[in-house]
Amino acid sequence: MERNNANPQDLPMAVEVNQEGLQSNEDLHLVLVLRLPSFKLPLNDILRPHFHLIDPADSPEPACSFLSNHAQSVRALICVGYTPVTAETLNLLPSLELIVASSAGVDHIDIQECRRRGIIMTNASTSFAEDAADYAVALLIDVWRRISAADRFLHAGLWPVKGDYPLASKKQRLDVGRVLISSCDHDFIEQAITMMLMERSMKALVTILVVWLPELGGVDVDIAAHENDFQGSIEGASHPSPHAELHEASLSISSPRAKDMPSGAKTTGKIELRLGRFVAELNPIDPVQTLGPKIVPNALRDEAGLSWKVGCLSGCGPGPPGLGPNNGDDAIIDFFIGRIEKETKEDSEAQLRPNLRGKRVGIVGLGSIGFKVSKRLEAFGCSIAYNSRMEKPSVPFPYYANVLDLAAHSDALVLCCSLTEQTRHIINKDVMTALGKKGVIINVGRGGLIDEKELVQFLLRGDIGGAGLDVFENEPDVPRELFELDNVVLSPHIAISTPESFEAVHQLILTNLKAFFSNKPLQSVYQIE
Ligand SMILES: O=CC(=O)O
Repeated sequence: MERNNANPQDLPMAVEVNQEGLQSNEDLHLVLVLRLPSFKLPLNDILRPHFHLIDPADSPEPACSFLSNHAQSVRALICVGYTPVTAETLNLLPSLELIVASSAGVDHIDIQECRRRGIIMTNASTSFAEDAADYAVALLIDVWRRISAADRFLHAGLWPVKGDYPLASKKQRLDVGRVLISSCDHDFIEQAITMMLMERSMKALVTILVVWLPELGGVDVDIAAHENDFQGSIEGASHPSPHAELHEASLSISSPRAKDMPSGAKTTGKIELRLGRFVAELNPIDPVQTLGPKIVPNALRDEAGLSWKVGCLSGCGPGPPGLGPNNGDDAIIDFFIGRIEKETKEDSEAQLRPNLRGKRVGIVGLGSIGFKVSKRLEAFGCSIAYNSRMEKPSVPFPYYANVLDLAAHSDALVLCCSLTEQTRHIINKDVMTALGKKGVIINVGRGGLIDEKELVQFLLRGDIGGAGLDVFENEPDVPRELFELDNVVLSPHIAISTPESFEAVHQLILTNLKAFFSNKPLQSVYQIE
């Protein structure tokens, strides 16, 4: 390919001023720098002696008009960090032949448009692999051993006040939300539970919502605590309670009326209750007449991300005449206390964190980063398996052709693959379910690899064991619900941010640009599929 120097008359005046004593701009090849204003790397100092850099972010002119006015002859572009390169931008660059990406992932660049235009692309390739692998392992150890949570405990000055961390962490106060589907005497139940908790020296904040299904076709809401927080009106309630005018409940329930419902049938409705800033989502419930107390695992969460444990009891209490068993309030209290004791015990056991030896780690994407992760974790005594587009014959670890099977055979998944149309939301509800309640997810790839909304729900419900996340779907926005969870370690996309990684990628960019303008082979060409 013939590669001409830029036409001097196309060069913008004084966008990047060359250092004194160096060649004048007109003798240097023109290179466009595309970067978000927040990305300021020392890259320019390294490149400026060799190229005439133009950078719209340094110009008062709007980017589009800058590109139309000054970049028509640009043949090479450096894409800094995750700056989007869209088809619209490429349209403004008719002479473009090369994009040099400073990142390893290139999902922010319209790859198909590049292919259509015959534009070559290079990326950071292996420059970041060591640092990204170190960071993935660090996140995994942190989630498993709760290092950041322990650090927060000390930073908050809690050790001398509350005693040793494992016995005095926040989890010692169990926040319990309970939803009763019943006509039982909730005041009595709340008092009884509180007394029994005190007897057992358990600190628990018990909130009881009572949802009474007087005749199963109607839904009534009453409440035993925080009544003043509960405002609005009940939609769809056929039997408003005495406090109905204080309540806000968004109820949608598609259960047939009791008289039309065959015995043993299940309602399919989904109920969402809003209590002040708390939201309870209830799974479909069983009708009163079919069951004794039954827990439906659920989550009640507040805006600050505090996770509540909610049980949904159905079919307890005397119930309306003629309907269902009369289990009595004692049964309910026993049931509650049993659950609370169990959860408290589980929580304090959860303070003793597992080590890494013998754990099964599934690596999603066994490229340069994934492979380095595997080597590091082998040294910790973990057993490794992997999923990637194709099995790698030279690799000794078990290969799983799909992530669901890998998850079912792993204690943790470490995501190291790139984000493509094929890998978007590769970690979905089914994969998280297969990974299980103790399973951990580490992501140093891209946020879009995980269905983030689902992940948040799984974490809030305790349906997976934890997560270590360096990347998010909508950076820099991170779901607030995650902030309070001790089993989640959050990091602002910095796994690769070390001086060593940056130096390596700067040298790679310099080498590639020099090679391009002297018709030599490029390094780290990204294969567009
Ligand atoms: O996330 C880092 C990269 O893709 O370079």
